[in-house]
Amino acid sequence: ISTLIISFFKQGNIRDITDKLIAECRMRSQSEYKHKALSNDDITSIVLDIFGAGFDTVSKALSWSLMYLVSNPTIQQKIHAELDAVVGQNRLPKFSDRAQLPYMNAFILEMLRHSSFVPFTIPHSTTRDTNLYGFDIPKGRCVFINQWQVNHDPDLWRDPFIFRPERFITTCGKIDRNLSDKVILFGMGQRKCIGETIGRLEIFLFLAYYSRNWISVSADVTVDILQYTINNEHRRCDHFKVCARV
Ligand code: HEM
Repeated sequence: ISTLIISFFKQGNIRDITDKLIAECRMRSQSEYKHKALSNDDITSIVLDIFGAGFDTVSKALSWSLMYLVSNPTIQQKIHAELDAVVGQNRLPKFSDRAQLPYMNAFILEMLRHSSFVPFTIPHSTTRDTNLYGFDIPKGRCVFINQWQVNHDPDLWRDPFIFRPERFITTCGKIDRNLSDKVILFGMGQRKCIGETIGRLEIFLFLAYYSRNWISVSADVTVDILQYTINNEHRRCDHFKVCARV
């Protein structure tokens, strides 16, 4: 992989994060910051980390989204109606449409909350004795957030096991920021996900493009979130069909 990554690099043609890292390190290795330059092996590890952390999560989010679309035809219709009104059929959706598509945003928030497909954050370790809300935690103790519990806490959410995007929409038709901030799926604090913004953007763009053009259909699918697999994938949908909308 290292050889491939380095051989694809062409000076002056920065196409992605791999090229940018290599270019930056080559520049540094010839400057006074030589000691801070990453080796080719470091670059390979970083790129693999980003691919690993960014690929599986986003593809799982899209897979869960399709599952919720296919199992909730009324919700799917509302997404189509909103897209037709805001984007129409004469152009493709853009990132800047996001603010005008509250129902689509609510659907994504509810998909993240209800599926909670990253149930726990990466385990971390306390660097000193500390106290959290009255609980003593000694130095060196493994700590992580149970995101699934937060996202299904009956004190925070009414009917937490029901999939209802409308819960995030205020009476004025806007996203309820107070409630949407309570959805935890990217971790919290200093080590929270560095790819949250791009991850949310990818999910939005995929769903907007997809839903503008396609309808997902299936016979009799219901999502039972207690039927997770160990990888937090939904159960297999055997009769998934996609039909063009026009
Ligand atoms: C829906 C999509 C995603 C979800 C739900 C998600 C979730 C998470 C979670 C829960 C963590 C652990 C945070 C912690 O330990 O406190 C994490 C870490 C991380 N994520 Fe994401 N992620 C997503 C997309 C991405 C993308 C697209 C990238 C890269 C482009 C990415 C890169 C990373 C990296 C590098 C870390 C480790 C950060 C560190 O240890 O400091 N993630 N992510």
